[in-house]
Amino acid sequence: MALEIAEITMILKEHHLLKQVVNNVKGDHQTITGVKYDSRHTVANDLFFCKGNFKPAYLKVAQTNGATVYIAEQQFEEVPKMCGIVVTNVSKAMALIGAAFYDYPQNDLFIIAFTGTKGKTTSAYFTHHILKSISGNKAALFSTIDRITGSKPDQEFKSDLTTPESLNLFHDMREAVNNGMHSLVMEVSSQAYLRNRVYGLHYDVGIFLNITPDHIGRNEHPTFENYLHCKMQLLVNSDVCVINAQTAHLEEIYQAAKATTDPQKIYLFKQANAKINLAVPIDVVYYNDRDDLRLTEIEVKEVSPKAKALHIDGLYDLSMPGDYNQSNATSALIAAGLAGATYEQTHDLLTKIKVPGRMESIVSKHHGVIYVDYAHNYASMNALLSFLRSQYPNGRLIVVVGSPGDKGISRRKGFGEALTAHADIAILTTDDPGFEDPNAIIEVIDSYIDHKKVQVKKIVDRYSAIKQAITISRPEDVVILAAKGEDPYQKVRGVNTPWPTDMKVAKEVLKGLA
Ligand SMILES: CC(=O)N[C@H]1[C@@H](OP(=O)(O)OP(=O)(O)OC[C@H]2O[C@@H](n3ccc(=O)[nH]c3=O)[C@H](O)[C@@H]2O)O[C@H](CO)[C@@H](O)[C@@H]1O[C@H](C)C(=O)N[C@@H](C)C(=O)N[C@H](CCC(=O)O)C(=O)O
Ligand SMILES: Nc1ncnc2c1ncn2[C@@H]1O[C@H](COP(=O)(O)OP(=O)(O)OP(=O)(O)O)[C@@H](O)[C@H]1O
Repeated sequence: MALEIAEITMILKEHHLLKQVVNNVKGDHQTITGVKYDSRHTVANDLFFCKGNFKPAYLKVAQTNGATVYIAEQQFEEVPKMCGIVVTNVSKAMALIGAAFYDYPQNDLFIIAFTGTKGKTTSAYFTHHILKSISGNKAALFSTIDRITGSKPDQEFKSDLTTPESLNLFHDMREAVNNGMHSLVMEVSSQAYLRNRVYGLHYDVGIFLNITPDHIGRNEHPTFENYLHCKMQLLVNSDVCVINAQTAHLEEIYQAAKATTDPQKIYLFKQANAKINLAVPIDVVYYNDRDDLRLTEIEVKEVSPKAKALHIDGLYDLSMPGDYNQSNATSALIAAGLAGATYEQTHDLLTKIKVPGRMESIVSKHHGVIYVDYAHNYASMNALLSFLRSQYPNGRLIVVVGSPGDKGISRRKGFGEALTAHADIAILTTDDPGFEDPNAIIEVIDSYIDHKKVQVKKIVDRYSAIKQAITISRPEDVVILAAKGEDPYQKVRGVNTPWPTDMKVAKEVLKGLA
């Protein structure tokens, strides 16, 4: 893979990003053979992007390692011998040049992209499982949990971000194509749009699941309007749009889809009896008459003429309980239908699939059922607790939860409200405190809990909090270890401090109590 300066500047000019080229002593035919944004990974003949909280010292390191060209929003006098391409927006330039460098791998993949405040990972896992099964293992997955670029074990690895940096994204897409993948299921975070990680990328199918206030604050979105705007960009960049008609802000979201997509290529779905306060044409509905912890069944019905071509009508059993997972599953079935899957191929595929850290449970003899779940904002905590309350009307709901430091500040209030609505006992503890004091975060959550309804305990050490929850629970109770899912670390003052995972701790505690 290689690009000439002339090709790079042409792309940047086309997108009105180029300001000037400096120190171009080797001329327009000079070639770069690698693209990097981290000086620690640079090698000879790399093109280096100066982005984010960048320091000029990094560029010096890149130069020492052999990088010959940089792209930045300003010229750096520190490296007079390097060719500099000065642009108006470096993250946009990085996405466009990344796609070109890896020779536009997106053109060889059928890309299904999910966005939403909640349900992205679950829906992506469902869809990937279907496409993988029906294609003979030719489906890639880029999720919050892991990235799968091929069918061999070494082509599967843990993700660092929900949506990777553009250079990593196009690199991994190229790998997927080279590994023989035909389709890609990916999660697209609003942050990816805010940071231009997917700038210029188009999807075959874009799916909007839902939106509730989250990810607003320092380092994230300045306002809810900006969060919504970023999320809606997925639809603006998709050939076919799928929208959960039960989402908040449906009108704006539907209008965003219509701005660039013919309504014939927009599919809306909802639970059959759900009331929608907007006259939108519904394409697919699902019935959930059988919805409990033993069996979750949905019946999917195509209700519009265009939906009939999906061939997804029928009954499906789901492995993951919770009404929100029925909605997630319906979105996955529509996506799979758009990729060519039919009911005959898919009807028994969702009966076994599990998503790590989502609704995982252990049934204990003396201490009730213990759930580990990634619910970590108001909407997901409320959905999870209300479902579990409906399933265990006689037991107490004992919830262990904390809220992260430095981000998602609104979650603290959200947890307080969801706990007040559904929990019997809340054990407030630590979850990724970052640079904040976990005790102070606990106090904020506590200030939103109604103490007449919920008994609150504050145990800052997460291990002890889990131990306490399981120890006090009786056979009819439910213990919920919320918000960390299968995270193997706690983020403390910039360091990922190893954490055995909630599930491992729960098992260890149970063993000790036996
Ligand atoms: C706010 C944000 O998104 N920041 C991301 C961004 O940071 P940044 O560009 O400022 O990078 P930085 O780490 O400060 O360093 C600046 C630059 O210097 C480079 N560098 C650094 C050190 C060095 O020695 N040499 C060097 O060249 C770095 O590679 C980087 O290019 O680029 C980094 C990778 O280059 C990301 O790791 C980082 O994500 C941070 C860790 C993060 O927490 N992001 C979250 C908010 C996020 O993106 N979340 C969404 C999901 C949200 C959801 O659930 O919906 C996601 O998609 O994951
Ligand atoms: N459609 C949904 N609506 C509300 N809550 C949901 C929905 N789907 C899943 N959840 C809850 O949210 C948690 C996280 O689900 P999932 O990982 O699928 O979402 P996500 O969008 O990928 O989340 P994140 O952006 O935080 O990584 C689950 O453990 C569950 O409690």
